[in-house]
Amino acid sequence: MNTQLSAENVVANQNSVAVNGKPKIIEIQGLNFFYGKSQSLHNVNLDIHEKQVTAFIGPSGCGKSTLLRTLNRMYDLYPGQRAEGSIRYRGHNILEGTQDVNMLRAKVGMVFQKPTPFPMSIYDNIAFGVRLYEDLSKGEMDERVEWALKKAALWTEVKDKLNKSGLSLSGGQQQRLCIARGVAVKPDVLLLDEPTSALDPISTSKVEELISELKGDYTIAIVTHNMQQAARCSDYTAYMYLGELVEFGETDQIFMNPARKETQDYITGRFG
Ligand SMILES: Nc1ncnc2c1ncn2[C@@H]1O[C@H](COP(=O)(O)OP(=O)(O)OP(=O)(O)O)[C@@H](O)[C@H]1O
Repeated sequence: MNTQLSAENVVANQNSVAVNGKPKIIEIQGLNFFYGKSQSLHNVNLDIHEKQVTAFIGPSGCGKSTLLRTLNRMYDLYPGQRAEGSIRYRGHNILEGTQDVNMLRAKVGMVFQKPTPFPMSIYDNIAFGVRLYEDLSKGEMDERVEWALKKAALWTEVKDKLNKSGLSLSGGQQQRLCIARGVAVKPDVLLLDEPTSALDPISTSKVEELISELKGDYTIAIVTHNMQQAARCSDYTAYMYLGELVEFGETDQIFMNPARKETQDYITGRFG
């Protein structure tokens, strides 16, 4: 990425803070990412604002998921993958070796593209993660499970079958169960990696409504291939290409008045 582009991003970020007054919760600076010797992110600079939805868009292979996976160090689970630079989460650089990654993943939760319920009951799908971090009584756990399922707009559909397997639910319900599971540990940030790409249109719109509701309590970063979804759901949009951040700004500006021709070409379907 050239320096001029980075400087534009910085200006865009500063302006956006002034416009809606939401503080930065994650500050990414000079981020490079490597799969072995192959570099997949190049000098990414970007801020994520608290209790806002930030969407990552761009053609296949541009590095959206890679970037998302750096935010809770999910890549650490795989040998040979490494990040350089700085990702400050609430002021602390999470890329430092001293970072407690389990605690980080409790604070920065992730929901994947394919719904991945655990092979256990609906109730235990929620309770499992909570038990890792908190010692709740049965009554408190019941309340937490109900609370999380309500947050994920799934409670009315499952309240009479909490002991049934999570795998017995439809794809859309399974994805909302995974969102409930993510919410149940009361994270600060939720990372959603193409959360609706395996869902039908009705389930997709339910998950999109849910995203709008959840941002009252959580900061959300979402990777999506669907530009209408980014336009509908997000406050900020980052357009990436070949591992670089091409443009970042408020979603209305990115979609209605992008600063760069590459962004314009992508969002109007002339490219990608
Ligand atoms: N496990 C891996 N090992 C090696 N290279 C990888 C691995 N995962 C991703 N890459 C490479 O990193 C680059 C970015 O991939 P990434 O999955 O982040 O892109 P993406 O924008 O999320 O793509 P898509 O929209 O297709 O999911 C690509 O060139 C990809 O081939």
